[in-house]
Amino acid sequence: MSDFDTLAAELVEAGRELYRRGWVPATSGNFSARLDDGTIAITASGRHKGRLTAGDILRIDAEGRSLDGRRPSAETGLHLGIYRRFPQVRAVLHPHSPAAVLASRLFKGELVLEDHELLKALDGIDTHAHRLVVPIFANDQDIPRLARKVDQWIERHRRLHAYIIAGHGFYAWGGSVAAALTAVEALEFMFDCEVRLYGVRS
Ligand SMILES: CSC[C@@H](O)[C@@H](O)C(=O)COP(=O)(O)O
Ligand SMILES: [Zn+2]
Repeated sequence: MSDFDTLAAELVEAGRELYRRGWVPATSGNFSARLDDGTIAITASGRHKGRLTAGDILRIDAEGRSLDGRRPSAETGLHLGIYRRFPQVRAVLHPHSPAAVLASRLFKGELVLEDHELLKALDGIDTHAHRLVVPIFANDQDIPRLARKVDQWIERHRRLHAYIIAGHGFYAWGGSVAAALTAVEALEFMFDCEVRLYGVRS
């Protein structure tokens, strides 16, 4: 199998797993992986992400141009923004998960995750004592404008592990599709804990 075929198969499988967990309902979500040559395998727009086939993954260049004429995810610009900033990132996943959406209803501007052992599931974090700031951006149908906001946040803070889009979902990534899946699972767990804690306290 070529690199592309291998990564396409991993993205298809990721979609099944995320759908099984209830995190990409009703055609929501999008996934991508970067190849060695800098091109990107990404989900086609509008597909049901729990029922993808290899034919639903297409190839784009680093500027987001489709290399086979098909239409990539409407949110391609958000994937490209992460690849541009972080050379070590090889996969970006975007679930529409309940805890991320609920967290964005309860917390404004950012969600701080600290004293969670699962922080260590994220690339580059090796202690529960890490203080992870997950920014929460307002939802926006103008993806280039939203991508600019994310980029400005990275410019200001110099690092970013994930971000939430209010009322929408979140973006997470990693050095492989497997690492990005682990990040999604860990983050959703921590978002869920914070949402429940908020409920207990109020
Ligand atoms: C079901 S609407 C969800 C979309 O608007 C979008 O947010 C999304 O995640 C999927 O868009 P897509 O173009 O299929 O990648
Ligand atoms: Zn989305």
